[in-house]
Amino acid sequence: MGAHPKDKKHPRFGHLPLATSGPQECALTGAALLRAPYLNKGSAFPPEERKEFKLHGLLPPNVQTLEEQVQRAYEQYSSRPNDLAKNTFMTSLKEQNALIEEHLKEMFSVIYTPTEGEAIANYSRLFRRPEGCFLNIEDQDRVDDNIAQWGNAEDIDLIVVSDGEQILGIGDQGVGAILISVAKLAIYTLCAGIHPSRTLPVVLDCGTNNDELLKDELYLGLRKPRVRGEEYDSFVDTFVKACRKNYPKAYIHFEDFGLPNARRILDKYTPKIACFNDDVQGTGCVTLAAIMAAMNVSKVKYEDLRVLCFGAGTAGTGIADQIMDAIALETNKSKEEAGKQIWCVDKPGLLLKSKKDQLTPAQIPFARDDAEWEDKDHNDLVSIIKEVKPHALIGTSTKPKSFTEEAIREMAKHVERPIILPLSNPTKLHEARPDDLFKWTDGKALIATGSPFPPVEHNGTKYEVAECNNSTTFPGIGLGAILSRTRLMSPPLLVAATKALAAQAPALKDPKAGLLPDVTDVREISVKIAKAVIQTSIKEGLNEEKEIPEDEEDLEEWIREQMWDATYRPLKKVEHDGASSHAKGEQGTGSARRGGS
Ligand SMILES: NC(=O)C1=CN([C@@H]2O[C@H](COP(=O)(O)OP(=O)(O)OC[C@H]3O[C@@H](n4cnc5c(N)ncnc54)[C@H](O)[C@@H]3O)[C@@H](O)[C@H]2O)C=CC1
Ligand SMILES: CC(=O)C(=O)O
Ligand SMILES: [Mg+2]
Repeated sequence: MGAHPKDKKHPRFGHLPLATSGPQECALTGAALLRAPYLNKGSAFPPEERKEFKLHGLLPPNVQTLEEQVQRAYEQYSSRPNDLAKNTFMTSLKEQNALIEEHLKEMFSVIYTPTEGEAIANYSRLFRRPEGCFLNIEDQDRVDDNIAQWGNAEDIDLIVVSDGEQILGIGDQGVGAILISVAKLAIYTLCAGIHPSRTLPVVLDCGTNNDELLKDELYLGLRKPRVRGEEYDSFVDTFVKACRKNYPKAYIHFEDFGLPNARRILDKYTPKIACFNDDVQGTGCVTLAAIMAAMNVSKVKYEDLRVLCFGAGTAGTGIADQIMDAIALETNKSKEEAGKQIWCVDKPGLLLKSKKDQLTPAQIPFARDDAEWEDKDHNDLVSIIKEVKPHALIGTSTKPKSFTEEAIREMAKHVERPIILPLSNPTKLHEARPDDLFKWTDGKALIATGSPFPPVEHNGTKYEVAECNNSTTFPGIGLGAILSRTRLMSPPLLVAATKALAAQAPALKDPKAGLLPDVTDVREISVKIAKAVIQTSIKEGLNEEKEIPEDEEDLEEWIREQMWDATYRPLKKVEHDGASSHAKGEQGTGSARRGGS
């Protein structure tokens, strides 16, 4: 593909597979070029390119810079009356990478959680044109062809796929899930410089159990209940096989699958291919990193740490697993022993061994002996807190306001610096609000939240509230996976990523600062995470890319050189190379918010 010069020689590193500076090959002209999101510069086409690519008459005469385009776009963005309108504006605008990079902090919540949730819930009503690859369970025989049309074998590095069953905290959204794949890929590009034209967002439409969607005459997805069982498994398998066959180097990111499937699919494919489940592993890594930073402030040691996970679904058990692994690693305890330092609560209350047949496989390691809880109330959160005296309380329950004043005050009675992480998205589902948590703990709580919150003032002191969202980890992990071409995403790579993130916590230097780095620093954080992933992939013998520098500084430079930036490159005319026959040559993948307007 023209967007990606292969075998580029770099003066220092020689072969740099993914570097993207220098002229960009272009086989399109005229209106077709203006429709190609990765090549279109809109009003920024310089006079010589307007001539060479037959654009005269198709653009107003004044040539603008990217900066001027961004300024215009920002004015238009700012004039939209609310966040959902702003979100919709962004999806219809193709220079948004440069725009968002300049206003990242302000726009993050508009292009991601919470507003993206609203956009997904209204997908079929807001729909204007398709972005990404739509696969449906009734057309399994077409999956391979549908996947194949996005490029040649070398063209795709990263595929984000969702089946839409558990979108953020808003449940089953059917075909609208395409937008979570699109949004996660936009974040890969913004936060880790993954080349937008080398990514593919996918939705696996298996029907929906969302009655409102089924009744909506404008709903765009398959209008039938979710298909489960063998047919579902075969659909997922057909998809994975088509990805492997057509893009053998691509890394697959699973997003927002439902509880019955998320962990099962991850466990099935982890030993075979380079894949990742963001809700299980991304959330686990970022939450463990936040806890590590908080332990540094509160001086709690791994051997003493007690953690209570409220909501033991996909994210909750993913987090519990990461914490269990970290305790085992740091204390030389067995996993089983380490697991005893974690208590999981779900709808029926504390997970107990006697309820084993009602538990998911991921919950079983955390089920407690019933004997420990005889004569004690194991259904009510306050009573459980009273018994367990947790240092850390994590919310992934989707139950808003479930961390009540009574529960938090009870927690603060037993530990000096309660670590409290209400992670349920979107914002309205958070288990508690940071201002309340500070009030109820007299400013002692160490807090991070799933969606962004402004700083909180308490007794004249301003506290930063860190965002504990997998968006801080998955981009760097993906960048490391892609650059090393790791064959597998094995647990040591995730441990390394978590430590790299925890080492960047602002709270290590200033206890009033956030437990995790701010989104505005995430590109450099991604470099550190990617470096740790690459080094560990090499150590584990998993790297298929062999020409990787050993020296730490060189390695960081090697990573940075291969991160994509939202700048315009000169176009070089080539004869038709077949690129425009790919689906994304015409439509874009939706994450390639770069071309001009
Ligand atoms: N901050 C972050 O990075 C992330 C946040 N999340 C958020 O975590 C939440 C859960 O997501 P998933 O784990 O994917 O969903 P899930 O459906 O797999 O898990 C939710 C769990 O909470 C339980 N639950 C529901 N009501 C409860 C109650 N009243 N008391 C106790 N448990 C209750 C459910 O039975 C289920 O086991 C969502 O709001 C999601 O947005 C998920 C992934 C990442
Ligand atoms: C952040 C995320 O992945 C979720 O809420 O599902
Ligand atoms: Mg998710």
